[in-house]
Amino acid sequence: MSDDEVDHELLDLLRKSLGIGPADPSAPPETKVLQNAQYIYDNSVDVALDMRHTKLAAISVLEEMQKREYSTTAWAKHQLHPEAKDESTVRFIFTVDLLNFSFWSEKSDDERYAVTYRGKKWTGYWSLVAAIQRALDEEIPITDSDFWINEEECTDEVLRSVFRSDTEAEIPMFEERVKCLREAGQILQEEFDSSVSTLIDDAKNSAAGLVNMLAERFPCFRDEAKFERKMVRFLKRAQIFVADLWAAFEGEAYGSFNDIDKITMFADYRVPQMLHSLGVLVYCPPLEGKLRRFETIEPGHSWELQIRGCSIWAVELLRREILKLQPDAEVNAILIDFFLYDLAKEREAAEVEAIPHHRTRSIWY
Ligand SMILES: Nc1nc2c(c(CN[C@H]3C=C[C@H](O)[C@@H]3O)cn2[C@@H]2O[C@H](COP(=O)(O)O)[C@@H](O)[C@H]2O)c(=O)[nH]1
Repeated sequence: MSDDEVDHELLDLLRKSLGIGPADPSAPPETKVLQNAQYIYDNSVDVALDMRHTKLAAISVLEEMQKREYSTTAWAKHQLHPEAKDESTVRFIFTVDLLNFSFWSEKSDDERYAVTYRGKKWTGYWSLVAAIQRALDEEIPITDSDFWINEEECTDEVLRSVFRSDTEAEIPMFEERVKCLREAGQILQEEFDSSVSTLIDDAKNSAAGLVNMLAERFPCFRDEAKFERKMVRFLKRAQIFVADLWAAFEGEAYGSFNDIDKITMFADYRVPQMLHSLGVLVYCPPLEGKLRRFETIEPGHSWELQIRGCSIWAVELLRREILKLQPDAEVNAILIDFFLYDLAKEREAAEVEAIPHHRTRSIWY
């Protein structure tokens, strides 16, 4: 059997094990994330959704999104996001979403990992974006994938400097982040001419196709787990990469996808917290107690998977309720998700009371 035949054989086995089914080249690509989320919701006993609060939330979310004229343009308006509509932003987004995970800290706000940039101290997701912007200002080609595999230039010391903190705490999972960069740089060089835009072109304007390609070719994007004996896919960073491209390029050029509405909510640790604040997501008392005691939940634990899967399904139900209120609303799971994340951060900054988000340490989100 030739290498190519072996690859197809392996890919078919992988597809069958993921329940994606044989590759029918004519069928449009599907990620199975939403289907898997519904399976998790249907089989969850520790996390539930409250339909009354979902209907109420639909009214308030729609009203606030319309008031803010919330759209893809909000993405580039964030102070630290790049505004250029060119390949440098494609590389920027890929770099960010390769590393867009696990910023939460057991330390106090003053001691946690932080990056000061443009006169402001950034934490969480924004600390990552600030670190990358700072590196680019310092002429370090941190968004160039060939740099990631150049062991002479891109040493661990250089990367420690890129992600240096304004506090004693270093960025969480530093070693895992270095591994993601090196692995992705290798795969991009071997399979995509060291070019993220080649990777995007290969997906032929399919959002689901691009998500599936990332999951198949890059182990560090393969965000899946076993729930009740079934493999389920969340693909959070693969999906948010596609969504960030779509938003940054406002649905044009590198952000032009013919099936963008197949992208679901991104199963992270911040939006479930917001869904709980809205009364949409409900936790059983033992789980709620664990969260309120700031105890960690192991990756792959049923509680973690129920929180992630039910959150994806909750945003889908929220989306449906919003469209019942206003059938022509320019709203999809991506924009609802982005809005809920930004709202959660605004409420956190305003010290509005909220249940602590769940604490799972992993590279998936
Ligand atoms: N579901 C969802 N998860 C998101 C984001 C973002 C930022 N997206 C920007 C782009 C457009 C939006 O308007 C945002 O401005 C980060 N995260 C995740 O949250 C966690 C970080 O939380 P904290 O430590 O509090 O910053 C971590 O898992 C990270 O991967 C999002 O949008 N949706």
